[in-house]
Amino acid sequence: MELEELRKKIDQIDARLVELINERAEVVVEVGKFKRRSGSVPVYAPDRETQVLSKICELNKGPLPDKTLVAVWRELMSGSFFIERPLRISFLGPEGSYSHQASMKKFGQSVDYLPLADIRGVFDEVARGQCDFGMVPVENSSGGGVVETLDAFLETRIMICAEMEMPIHHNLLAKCRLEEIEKIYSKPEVFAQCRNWITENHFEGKIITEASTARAAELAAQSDNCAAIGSSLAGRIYGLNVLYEKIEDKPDNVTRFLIISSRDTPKTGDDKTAIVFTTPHKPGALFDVLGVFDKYDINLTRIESRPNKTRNWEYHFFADINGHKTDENIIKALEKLHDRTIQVQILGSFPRYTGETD
Ligand SMILES: C=C(O[C@@H]1C=C(C(=O)O)C=C[C@H]1O)C(=O)O
Repeated sequence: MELEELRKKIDQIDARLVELINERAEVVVEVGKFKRRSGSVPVYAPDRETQVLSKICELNKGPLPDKTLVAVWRELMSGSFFIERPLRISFLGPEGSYSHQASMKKFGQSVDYLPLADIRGVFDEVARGQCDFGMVPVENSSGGGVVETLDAFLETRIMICAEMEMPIHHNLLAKCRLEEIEKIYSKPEVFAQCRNWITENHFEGKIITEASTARAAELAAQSDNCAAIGSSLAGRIYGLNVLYEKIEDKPDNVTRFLIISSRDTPKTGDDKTAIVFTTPHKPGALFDVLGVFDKYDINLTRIESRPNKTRNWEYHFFADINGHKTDENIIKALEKLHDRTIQVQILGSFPRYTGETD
């Protein structure tokens, strides 16, 4: 077939696609009306999102890869938010941070974004209702837990409604040449993830910690002999050159993010529940708690401790368990935990991230 004819065919299909997409949007308008009437279903429904994306991947027979269709449907869903009610998402800024990248990946182009100066601010704006959702990093595959996020959960009543993972590639960004660098700005977690590269290049004495990688890039852009470690997006936004790409120690460096909100998510059948508990200061206290998970056949995917800031050498334990808080074995286990801990709190149930709908 001649090129002209092939393109005509594409034009005809596009016209049908536009019609179909808007037919879908008309139904979303009705969903929006329903949600406003009921008042109990959130505009962003992570359980339904998982269902929609899984179905799209199941239906896809190619030749397009699943990731292309997922990207298209993520933007369609971003448009759905716009139709139902414009959403506002806060993240650890400034613009160009990894949290910004993660937010765009999750919520797309049709929502409002609010960059904030620290992680605690993201929690506070969601708690005050100024933002519908917040995107916060919670752990990195090599750097471990993000303490600001864990501590903020102890000090606010915010829930987790979804989780996601994003590969993180760090770049050395600067206006100057490598030999001219006198200071390198970045976040403590990022320096930890690039430790080998920093040591090999003798930069240990030159590192300065900042609240975010984007703030680091902003500072490097204001100086003739300072560099930053951050995303290539930050480099583009602040006009810095990429002197070195992918300087992280582990090429499969991944950060897990949480989407926080005033409520969590209904059961999908493949969920996780995050809890935090405080054990009494006595031998075997943690062992007792872990025994409960074992008894009820609950898989613990993560456990991490943070100091209890009022009494020395006492700890809060953050745990992620597989299952939803409405599952019978989890209800029973949590009842038992009440007897064996000083306090236990559910931070939220949400769809388990599998990477299948990325
Ligand atoms: C349309 C809805 O609202 C949002 C948009 C969705 C979509 O466009 O498919 C899916 C889930 C929600 O995040 C819904 O809840 O069904």
